[in-house]
Parts: sequence; C-alpha cells; structure tokens
Amino acid sequence: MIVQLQEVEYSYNTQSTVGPLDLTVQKGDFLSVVGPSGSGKSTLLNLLSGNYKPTAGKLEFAPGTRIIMVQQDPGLFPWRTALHNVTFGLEMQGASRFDREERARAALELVGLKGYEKRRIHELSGGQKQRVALARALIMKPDLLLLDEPFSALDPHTRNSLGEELKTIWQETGQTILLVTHDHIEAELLAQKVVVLEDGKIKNVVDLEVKAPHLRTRKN
Ligand SMILES: Nc1ncnc2c1ncn2[C@@H]1O[C@H](COP(=O)(O)OP(=O)(O)OP(=O)(O)O)[C@@H](O)[C@H]1O
Repeated sequence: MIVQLQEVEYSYNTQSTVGPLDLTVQKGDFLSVVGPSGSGKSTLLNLLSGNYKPTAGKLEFAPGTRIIMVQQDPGLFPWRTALHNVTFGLEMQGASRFDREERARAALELVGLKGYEKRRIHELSGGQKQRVALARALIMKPDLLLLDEPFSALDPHTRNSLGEELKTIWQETGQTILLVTHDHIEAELLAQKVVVLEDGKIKNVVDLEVKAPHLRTRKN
C-alpha cells in the first residue's frame, strides 16, 4: 500500500464538504480520477500531496512515501536546457554530474525527447515541455506520481500521443501513477482503474484489469 484513505473528508466550510472517500493506491497502480467540475478532483489531489489535512477520517501513507505532482503548467526553468531541467532534482540531492546527466538522458529518451537535450525551453512545443516536466518527475522515481490534467492544454493529437507514451512508460517502469482528468475516454484508455467522482464522492471504481506486463507474474 502506498496511500490509503478511509472515510476521509475535507470540509471547506459548512456548505462544502468533499468525501467521505475510501481509496487505496497500491504500488504499481495506474489510477485515473475522472469527474466533472466541482466533483472534488483538486481536493483529492491536495489531500494526496499533503497540502490539505483531512478534516475527518484517516489518510495513511506508507512510511517514507515520496510524492511528486506534474501540473498543467509544466513550470520549467526557462534559462536551463531540457537536460538541465531534468537534472535539477538530482542536483539538489547531490548526485554527481556524470550520474545525473546520464539518468536525465535516459529519462528524456523515455519520454521521446532523445536529441532534444540541449534545447532551451522556449525552443520546445507545449507537448515537448510537458514531456520534459514528466521526465523531471520520473527521474526522481517517486513512490506516487500525481498528474493534474497535464495534457489538457494540448491539441488532441499531441494529447493522444503523450497519453499513449505515458501508458508505455507505466508498463515499462511500473511507476505508480494517479492521473486526474475530466476526460472519460482518456481515463479509460490509459489507466488500469478509473475512479469516478461526483459531488465530492466516489461514485464508482471501474477496474479495467489491465496490468503492467512486468507485474502480471507477481502476486500483489
Ligand atoms: N476554497 C474553497 N472554498 C469553498 N469551497 C471550495 C473551495 N475549493 C473547492 N470548493 C468546493 O469543493 C468542491 C470540490 O471542488 P474541487 O475544486 O475539488 O473540484 P474539481 O473536480 O477539482 O473541479 P474543477 O474540475 O473545476 O477543478 C466543490 O463543491 C467546490 O465548490
């Protein structure tokens, strides 16, 4: 278990409460959370990222859980190259230059940006910027990667191809992912489990029973 919510509620005020929510994220899961505006997606993300503390119920993380969120705005450093945006977290951790650049090259290759290492951020398209943001998060190998509508500002074609790549990345790395989207089709195409939110509650959890190939043989 990476994170477990048991009857978790978050109350903004007396009128507006999200929950109670019951949800468990297991290692290697690819969950998508889908729901219309106001259904509680951002509130759930804020709870999972530790920004909000539940006002009721129990929210439990496995010890030492590290969580990284990628948002719609990729928030890259414009003065750095693509490669050096990706190395940033490892720099903060004190990894050697050789090690961080080698890992950043591999992460950029994983997101389909081999050959773009030296580009400045303004020399990249919107989709490419999102890929850099994804590589920057993946390189840190978080226990849980939260994706907050990361493709919503992109054109449909770029959106589809990035979505497909995300699925491949999940299958290849087993990275635990929780993707928030308002697009039902995207949610079902990509994830293994779809959590449907409505009026601040989990209306349904659809188990699509797709497992990352490398996890198929494991009993978990
Ligand atoms: N700061 C706030 N103060 C009071 N109520 C809030 C606040 N933020 C959100 N809410 C309420 O909490 C509920 C869930 O909102 P939330 O932002 O989590 O939904 P959402 O699914 O992320 O919506 P969107 O897709 O529009 O971002 C809604 O009823 C909303 O009105």
